[in-house]
Amino acid sequence: MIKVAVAGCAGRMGRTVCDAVRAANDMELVCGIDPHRPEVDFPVYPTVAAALESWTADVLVDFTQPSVVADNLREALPAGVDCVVGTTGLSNETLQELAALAPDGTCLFYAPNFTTGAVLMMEFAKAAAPYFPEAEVIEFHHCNKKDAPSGTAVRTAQIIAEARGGRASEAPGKETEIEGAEGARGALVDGVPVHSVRSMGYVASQEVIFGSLGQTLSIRHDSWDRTSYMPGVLLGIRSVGSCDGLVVGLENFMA
Ligand SMILES: NC(=O)C1=CN([C@@H]2O[C@H](COP(=O)(O)OP(=O)(O)OC[C@H]3O[C@@H](n4cnc5c(N)ncnc54)[C@H](OP(=O)(O)O)[C@@H]3O)[C@@H](O)[C@H]2O)C=CC1
Ligand SMILES: O=C(O)C1=N[C@H](C(=O)O)C[C@H](O)C1
Repeated sequence: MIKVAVAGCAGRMGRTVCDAVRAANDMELVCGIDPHRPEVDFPVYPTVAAALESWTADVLVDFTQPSVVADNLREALPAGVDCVVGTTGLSNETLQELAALAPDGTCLFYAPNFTTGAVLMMEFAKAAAPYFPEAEVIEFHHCNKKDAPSGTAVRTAQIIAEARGGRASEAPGKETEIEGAEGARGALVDGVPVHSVRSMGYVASQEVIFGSLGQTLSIRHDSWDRTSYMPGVLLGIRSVGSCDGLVVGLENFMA
């Protein structure tokens, strides 16, 4: 049995992860971590440090907030606990610094998106990028999201920029924004314009639009329910035990 602790267990994702772990016949949910005390029949601690004093966990799953995830990992990784992280907002540099805290044989696995559909959307964007001079990303999320742009949008923009070999977009840019409407052309992430929509009604969606002479190509993914992330989260929990150091992206574990 893989012993799992879930940080952020009272949150939207954390609650769904706890249910998925408990339904998996090769996993045991040992405890949750959250400043809130949800009405659940497993122990919940306010901090990772307090949880690890009381429980031995093989894997810590973190779906918390950009402002707290690094501190949680600073407790778990030096203790040799493999970490499966969905919390977005960490830079590549910070992920590398955190992974360096782990002893040999301990893994820090971060996936900006745990759905197979979003991973494929990024793969398709990578394949298309060299053939189109223009690309823009529009992401749509619920209004309680604490970071913009989304982790998926940042990763998608990085992938497009790498696949283009650093070539800049030919579309008119920030210099065309009229006074008082700065930001109209989006935020530039590695030279790719990214637009963040926040509204009731969405869970998480993203569209990548490529443009070329007389044609556009749109690649869109929609998560309609948080259960869409669970097969990927469980795959991460099952995979980290045999990995070492920093692993970024669910594609590393998809067959
Ligand atoms: N990679 C992926 O596929 C996905 C990633 N995400 C990411 O996961 C993160 C969580 O999203 P979501 O579930 O919607 O957020 P929520 O705000 O619903 O849940 C986060 C929970 O973590 C709690 N929390 C705050 N500080 C700590 C701490 N130090 N230790 C433990 N728990 C803490 C929060 O408490 P409080 O409310 O008091 O702050 C809250 O209960 C976000 O970064 C989001 O972008 C979301 C979906 C999919
Ligand atoms: O906050 C969310 O909800 C999501 N966050 C992740 C991100 O920032 O990309 C993954 C997904 O988009 C849902």
